[in-house]
Amino acid sequence: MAAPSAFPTPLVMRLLAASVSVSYKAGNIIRDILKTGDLGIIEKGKNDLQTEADRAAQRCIVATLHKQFPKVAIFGEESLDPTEKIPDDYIVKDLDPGVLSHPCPEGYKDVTDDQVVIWVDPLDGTAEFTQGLLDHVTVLIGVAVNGEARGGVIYQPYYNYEAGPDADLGRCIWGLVGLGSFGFIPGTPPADKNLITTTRSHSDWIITEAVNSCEPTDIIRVGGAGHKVLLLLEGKVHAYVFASKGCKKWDTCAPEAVLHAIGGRLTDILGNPILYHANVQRQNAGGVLATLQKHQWYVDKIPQEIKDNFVSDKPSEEMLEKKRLLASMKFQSGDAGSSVDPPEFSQGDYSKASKCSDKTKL
Ligand SMILES: Nc1ncnc2c1ncn2[C@@H]1O[C@H](COP(=O)(O)O)[C@@H](OP(=O)(O)O)[C@H]1O
Ligand SMILES: [Mg+2]
Ligand SMILES: [Mg+2]
Ligand SMILES: [Mg+2]
Repeated sequence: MAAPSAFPTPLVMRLLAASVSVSYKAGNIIRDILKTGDLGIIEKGKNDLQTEADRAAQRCIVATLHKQFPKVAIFGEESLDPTEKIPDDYIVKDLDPGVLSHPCPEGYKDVTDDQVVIWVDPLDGTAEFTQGLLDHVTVLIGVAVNGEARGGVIYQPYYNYEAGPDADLGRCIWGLVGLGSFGFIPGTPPADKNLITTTRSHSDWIITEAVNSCEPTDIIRVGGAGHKVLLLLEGKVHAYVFASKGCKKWDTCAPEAVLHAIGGRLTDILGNPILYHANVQRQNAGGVLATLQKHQWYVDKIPQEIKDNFVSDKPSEEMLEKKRLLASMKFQSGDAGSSVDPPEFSQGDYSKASKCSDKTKL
């Protein structure tokens, strides 16, 4: 037996390794349920469906991560009965060796349980799943550190499904800001076009107005926040524009981290960061805007009359305290030019941030 390492694997790397491993299992569960032909569809609200695949995949992911990381806060999209018996084989014990083969970036080595929140979307693109648009479906597991999206897993259970009945299905994409993103081939979108992706099943006139104001040459309407960010990662679109409060933290945490890890950005449509601390509002009430390049150009293109309908996330007291502390250190050192804002304040201006109101039930 190998001697135990003097340097235990940091929490963030173990969390990502466990998330990658459990995403494969969640993908198997989703495929098995579709094969039964009985999706057990429930209507949670207007244009908002849940299937047995959403429920079962969440049970598997949340039970696994809770078992391995009992002190870490985990929020899943679906409201489920916490006393329900979870099948033993839903608890995945593996830590993906591919993730563990990477060195942990310096900034994450001392991260503790209380600094982390996991956001789980067990099946993103449910509407499209029920309509047979299977490649729109992803499993999303996001790792937020100090309120920022840092690590993410996007598992696409039906990747390759058009290759025929014997095709090997599924792929796992994961990333960590500061380390990089893995599991796909990055692409660059055509320079002579402006391809914009947005919702296909939750559209309204404001969403369409916002897209049109960004001067698209083509509009690609597909399902799932995860799937739309995959289009960005692979260079199939230039921007994902969603001027709606419909997406939640579990829709954007993992995709944001994977995109950010290769230099892209995902913010609200005001250009302010989306926050992921435990008591943040669940809704992305500022909408969603994601790009690989020219982020500010898209922010500027969206008219103020549209922006006025949206509100950015409010930072937590801890974030504000950290900012105050840094500001006072800057003042005491007398060197106004050398201090760098902490990462959670690096992407936007919080002076316009709205009051936090959490009306969304978990
Ligand atoms: N108006 C709305 N009401 C409820 N959910 C919405 C919504 N708009 C977007 N969403 C959710 O945001 C995700 C991406 O939406 P879209 O595919 O329309 O771009 C989907 O996640 P889920 O499929 O996990 O529920 C979808 O349900
Ligand atoms: Mg979703
Ligand atoms: Mg979902
Ligand atoms: Mg849903």
